[in-house]
Amino acid sequence: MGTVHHRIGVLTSGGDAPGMNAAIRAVVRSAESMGMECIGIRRGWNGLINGDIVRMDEDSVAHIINRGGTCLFTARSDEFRTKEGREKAYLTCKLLGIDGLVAIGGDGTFAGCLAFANEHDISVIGIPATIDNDIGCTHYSIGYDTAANTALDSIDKLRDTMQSHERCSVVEVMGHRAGNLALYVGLAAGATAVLVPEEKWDFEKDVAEKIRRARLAGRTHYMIVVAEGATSACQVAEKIKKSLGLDPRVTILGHVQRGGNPNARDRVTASRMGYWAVKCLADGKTNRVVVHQNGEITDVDMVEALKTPHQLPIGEQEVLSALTGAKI
Ligand SMILES: Nc1ncnc2c1ncn2[C@@H]1O[C@H](COP(=O)(O)OP(=O)(O)O)[C@@H](O)[C@H]1O
Ligand SMILES: O=P(O)(O)OC[C@H]1O[C@](O)(COP(=O)(O)O)[C@@H](O)[C@@H]1O
Ligand SMILES: [Mg+2]
Repeated sequence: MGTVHHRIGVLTSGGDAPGMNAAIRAVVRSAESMGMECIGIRRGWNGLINGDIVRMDEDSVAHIINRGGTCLFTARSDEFRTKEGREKAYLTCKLLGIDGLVAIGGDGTFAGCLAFANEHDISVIGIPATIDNDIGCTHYSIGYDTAANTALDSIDKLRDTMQSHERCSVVEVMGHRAGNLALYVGLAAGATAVLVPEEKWDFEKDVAEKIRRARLAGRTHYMIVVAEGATSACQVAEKIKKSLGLDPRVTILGHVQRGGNPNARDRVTASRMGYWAVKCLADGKTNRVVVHQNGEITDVDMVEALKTPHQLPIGEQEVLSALTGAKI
């Protein structure tokens, strides 16, 4: 049996994602129900370094389950990457009597957890939240479904006007290193072609020929979905213009994809993961990441979790390539 925790901290770090508030709420309320006090740490790891904290209780997390963003703010902290920064952060924990932490964020946030727990006497549990859904150890990260639906809603609107004008649209969705969102949204939108950062692509084969096939099959409007890390949407549009003589319009969806009220899936996943994270601490566990695997919430070793490579879902890829490359 590990440490019995009386006071734990909760923070959000890295890019925000819809559902982070629901996860904070679940952590705070689960902690109370398990006899622990929960302190909110604001502005990610910087908050731990600077003692930027807020006391939280059942009431302070009322009316946030439905809200996008994070009430604790989020940040990226270069100082926490240094041993000195983490020493300062530990002094805050000592001062406040915090001996367990729940960190809500992506793989970078978990790497921060590990570095901290390897150097100091503190238990750490990670909750995956990123609209990129690029954390290898979990099938699902909080925020993905809401972001995908936000992007899809915009693409549907674009399709209306592209259809009226018989145009080609090149739309850029988020994902600097991961194409999961682009692939998923592209499949749902019935895209003509999708470009992702994980795979080499060839303009002729992966864009031009797909537009030609769509035209030959009777289509007069085309939707090209590009993940931001794959290439620049403007460059793709330029090439389409030069090579096919079309006059494409470019739309960069950007940070709107990270905002908005979390949908039911994200609220429920966040609530389940928040509860599970506190249960891990109550059970004396440390260095664990809460994950969603085959429909179940469980936890895995953080070192192993960080070693698990991120992969594009093969099934979605296969279907997309069948549907966009179909013979006319
Ligand atoms: N190897 C590391 N050691 C210590 N802290 C880290 C490490 N990697 C990331 N972090 C901390 O975690 C923060 C969030 O990581 P980042 O990669 O920006 O976002 P995400 O958690 O969404 O992947 C970083 O700004 C940094 O403070
Ligand atoms: O907030 P910033 O710095 O503009 O970051 C943009 C990046 O954050 C994301 O939205 C999420 O990435 P992380 O989860 O790794 O933070 C990416 O899709 C995007 O490329
Ligand atoms: Mg990341």
